[in-house]
Amino acid sequence: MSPSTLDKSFPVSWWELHRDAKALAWRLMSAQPFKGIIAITRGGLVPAAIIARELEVRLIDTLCIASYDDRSQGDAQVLKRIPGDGTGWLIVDDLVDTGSTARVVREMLPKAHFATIYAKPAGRPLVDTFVTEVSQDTWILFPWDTDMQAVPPLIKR
Ligand SMILES: O=P(O)(O)OC[C@H]1O[C@H](OP(=O)(O)OP(=O)(O)O)[C@H](O)[C@@H]1O
Ligand SMILES: Nc1nc2[nH]cnc2c(=O)[nH]1
Ligand SMILES: [Mg+2]
Repeated sequence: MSPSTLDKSFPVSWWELHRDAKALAWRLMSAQPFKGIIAITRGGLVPAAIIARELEVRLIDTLCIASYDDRSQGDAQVLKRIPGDGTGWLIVDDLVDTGSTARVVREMLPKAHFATIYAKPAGRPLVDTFVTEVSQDTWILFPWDTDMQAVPPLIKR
């Protein structure tokens, strides 16, 4: 979806992110045990830290992939890989949108359990566990990308 058609936004505060990541940890309890967590950088880093704390996982690695420049999607660039097929590992990302990042990850680590906090419909079938579905025409705003700012009142004088 092109950036201009992403007309809705779904802002997530630090508190909401923490709550939703803990909800994901609850859902993952039945898929345990995991050898460790692989965080998909960079968006998966904070969710992975929260889930690692809840599930008492201390072995954490990263799979480094970049595909978006602001809201414009490019080809997924794999900057750092993980050896093996992912058996016994939990992969954590913040969200799936089109699913193209998840597709690359799944190809590299087909045996891992893939979890995200948020999922849009196009990417949803690629994820094993997620918490909240968000519509395809919505841009999710994470707390690490946003700041509080003043807004004008509804009635202007
Ligand atoms: O399902 P897709 O359409 O592939 O989109 C989802 C991916 O996009 C974002 O990463 P991004 O490439 O923006 O890098 P970042 O994690 O460093 O922000 C997000 O963290 C997911 O990894
Ligand atoms: N922050 C953010 N990054 C994304 N990458 C792909 N989709 C999204 C989204 O909705 N929000
Ligand atoms: Mg990412």
